Amino acid sequence: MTRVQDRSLRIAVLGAGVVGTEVIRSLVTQEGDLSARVGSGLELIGVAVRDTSAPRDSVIDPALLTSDAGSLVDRADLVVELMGGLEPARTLILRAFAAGASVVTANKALVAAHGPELYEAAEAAGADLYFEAAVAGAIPVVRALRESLAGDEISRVLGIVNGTTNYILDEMTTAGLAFDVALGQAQELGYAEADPTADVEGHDAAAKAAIIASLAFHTRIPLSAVACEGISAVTKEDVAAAAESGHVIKLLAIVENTAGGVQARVHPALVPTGHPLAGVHGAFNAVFVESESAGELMFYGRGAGGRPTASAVLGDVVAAARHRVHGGLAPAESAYAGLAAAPSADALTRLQIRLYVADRPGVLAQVASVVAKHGVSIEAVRQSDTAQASQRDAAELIIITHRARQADLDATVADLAELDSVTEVASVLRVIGI
Ligand SMILES: NC(=O)C1=CN([C@@H]2O[C@H](COP(=O)(O)OP(=O)(O)OC[C@H]3O[C@@H](n4cnc5c(N)ncnc54)[C@H](O)[C@@H]3O)[C@@H](O)[C@H]2O)C=CC1
Ligand SMILES: N[C@@H](CC=O)C(=O)O
Ligand code: NA
Repeated sequence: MTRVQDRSLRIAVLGAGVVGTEVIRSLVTQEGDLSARVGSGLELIGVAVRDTSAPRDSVIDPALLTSDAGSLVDRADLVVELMGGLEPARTLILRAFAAGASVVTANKALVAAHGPELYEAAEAAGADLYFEAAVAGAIPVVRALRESLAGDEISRVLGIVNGTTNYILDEMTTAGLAFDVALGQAQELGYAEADPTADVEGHDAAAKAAIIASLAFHTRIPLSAVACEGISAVTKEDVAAAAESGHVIKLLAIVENTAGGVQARVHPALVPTGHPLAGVHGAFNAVFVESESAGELMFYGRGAGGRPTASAVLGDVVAAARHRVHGGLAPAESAYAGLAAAPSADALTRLQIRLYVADRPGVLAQVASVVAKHGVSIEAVRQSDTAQASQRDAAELIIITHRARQADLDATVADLAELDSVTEVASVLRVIGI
């Protein structure tokens, strides 16, 4: 790594969207403080954009704009990648390392898909790779897992790590907003990914889960090992049924070190209203860490939005810049444990199964016997007289199971759907306890 002592540190920003603009604002307006914290001048040498003539926030000096990201990278000591997407972000970051620069990125999709390659390139260059903003926005959870908890044994991490979906579910629950309206608002507020499918279908949370699991368990956990279900199937009837039983619906990321290997999954779940995660509103995120010595830790804060995310990016910029000036390196990849990824079929969970059934005697007994056949036991069952049920000339049955293997629960649901008395399996959602 080239140490910089006699001149300002040259910073290149790639991408001037929601996050990039706020990072540039801080670099410009807080230049004095940031330089003092680093112990060196910081010079923003350029901003790579797609279209240099597009209108932009006045904090961005038009003279800094370039559409030639590659040449900009070649001149930098520190590259801040805020374009998103896999390419050209990956190639530009590898080019930065090849030129000896350090890299700060907020790109969870890229880190989850190509983390090992990026770590290797950083190590070969003797440069830093930082990505605090990639997981849970402003919340310093990457640093906590990578550094603060490096001496502990983490057993489980559970959290709300996608601001957009939390915002949508919260608006559906508290304001009765329609899904699409809430999504539109999340986009307006700068929470959503460029393609919001990544948020809604759980892919963004799955990338974060893969990063969290890799850091927590010192093991490479690829994105393909994360079982992923989004919130597009969650209806207002599900929200109402959840409320009736004292729950709210949240999109959760859960990673656990089990006897069978690392379980990593993302799915919507019913959370009891008394659970701390139930009180996480809007685009806020929360991450619970359970570890051997520290016990339970909870991290809470803004998981999305330009300014909060810029805070995490700037923290990484200062850390990487300090290394340039005073020496030192970010932690390298830690994957020595090499744990296996456990099949999602073996995950232990509880389900809420919402069924429309024929309103006649004996149906409940039939349903109960199918559930019992798979070794699953029922914790609670209730009949709900909703308008949807009477429109269908059916009864709505809501079953909550005890904990069972995912595979047995899936088989139970498949068999229930086959019963003559079951007209529709309206929804299947996991349930977590207090
Ligand atoms: N918005 C948020 O709340 C958060 C975003 N992130 C991550 O930060 C990154 C940036 O996100 P946003 O600022 O929200 O996205 P954005 O879509 O607002 O900004 C990205 C910018 O990069 C530009 N860009 C894309 N490809 C380019 C290329 N080849 N050359 C030059 N410019 C290019 C786009 O034109 C756009 O202006 C993404 O990786 C995202 O996942 C992370 C945490 C929170
Ligand atoms: N789209 C993401 C942005 C932050 O990572 C989200 O909604 O959480
Ligand atoms: Na973070």
